[in-house]
Amino acid sequence: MVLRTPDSAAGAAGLAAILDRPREASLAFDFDGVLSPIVADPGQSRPFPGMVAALGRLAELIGSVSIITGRPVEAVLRLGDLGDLAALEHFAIFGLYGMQRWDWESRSVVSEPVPPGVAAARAELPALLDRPHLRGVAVEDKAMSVAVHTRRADEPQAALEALREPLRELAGRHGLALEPGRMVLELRPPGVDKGHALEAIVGRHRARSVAYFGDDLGDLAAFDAVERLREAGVAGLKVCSGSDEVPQLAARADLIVDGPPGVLEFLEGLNERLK
Ligand SMILES: O=P(O)(O)OC[C@H]1O[C@H](O[C@H]2O[C@H](CO)[C@@H](O)[C@H](O)[C@H]2O)[C@H](O)[C@@H](O)[C@@H]1O
Repeated sequence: MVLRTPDSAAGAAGLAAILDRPREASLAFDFDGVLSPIVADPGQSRPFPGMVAALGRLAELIGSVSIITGRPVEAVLRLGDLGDLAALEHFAIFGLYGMQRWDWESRSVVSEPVPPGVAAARAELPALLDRPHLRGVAVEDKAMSVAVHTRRADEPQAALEALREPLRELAGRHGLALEPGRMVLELRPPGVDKGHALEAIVGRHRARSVAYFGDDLGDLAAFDAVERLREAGVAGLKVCSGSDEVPQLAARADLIVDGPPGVLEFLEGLNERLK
């Protein structure tokens, strides 16, 4: 299995540092679009075949392996059938952009309090979405945030655009932020992002190198964090899974791989070099 070289010098230095001292490295992955192929129904997401086993092998070789996701931790554990992985000390899950984390020692989910405003915003959604041109738009209730999905609407992009302003107004009225993603608009508390979660992981493990694998707009904050960490002397690698739907992320990546199959190929190459 060939391990691809990143396109940028900084990315190549990040990968070299991971290979050189794997126990001092932290690797973090987004779930949907990176570990799991994008599907129309979020309830049907499943990791790409072979991905969980590859992550498990990696978690035995690398200082820390984490999933940082916009999903609740429980959803990722269930959809990914990650029970065995979650039992590994070097594996962690940060859910809801860092508002939740899987605590390995107590084998439980630690959550921040449910943000005020979410319940009130959620209650207004049915009336706002009850329009013929929004047929097929679906709400995903994540308890601490609410995601409005347009992928199954008759015209997904048009529905996304039509909803952007009304949802921004709704979020603002309830003290929430509106965060866009792949055919989704999410109402969640301001000030939480994947970058803070990634920096916390690197700090906790005193990592000397880091790699982050993302595919969506919510992953830009994690790419920002990799760049900040580089400035602080931690070697870093930014990998984008797929380049079409979110060109803003692809433009910032050191390496673009071909969706979850490309992520798996990279991980298998890494595992082979590390064993
Ligand atoms: O941070 P992630 O793990 O990537 O989570 C981001 C959002 O992923 C899910 O939505 C996306 O994947 C769905 C299933 O493939 C797809 O139908 C949808 O269009 C995508 O936006 C998830 O449902 C959201 O809750 C996450 O925030």
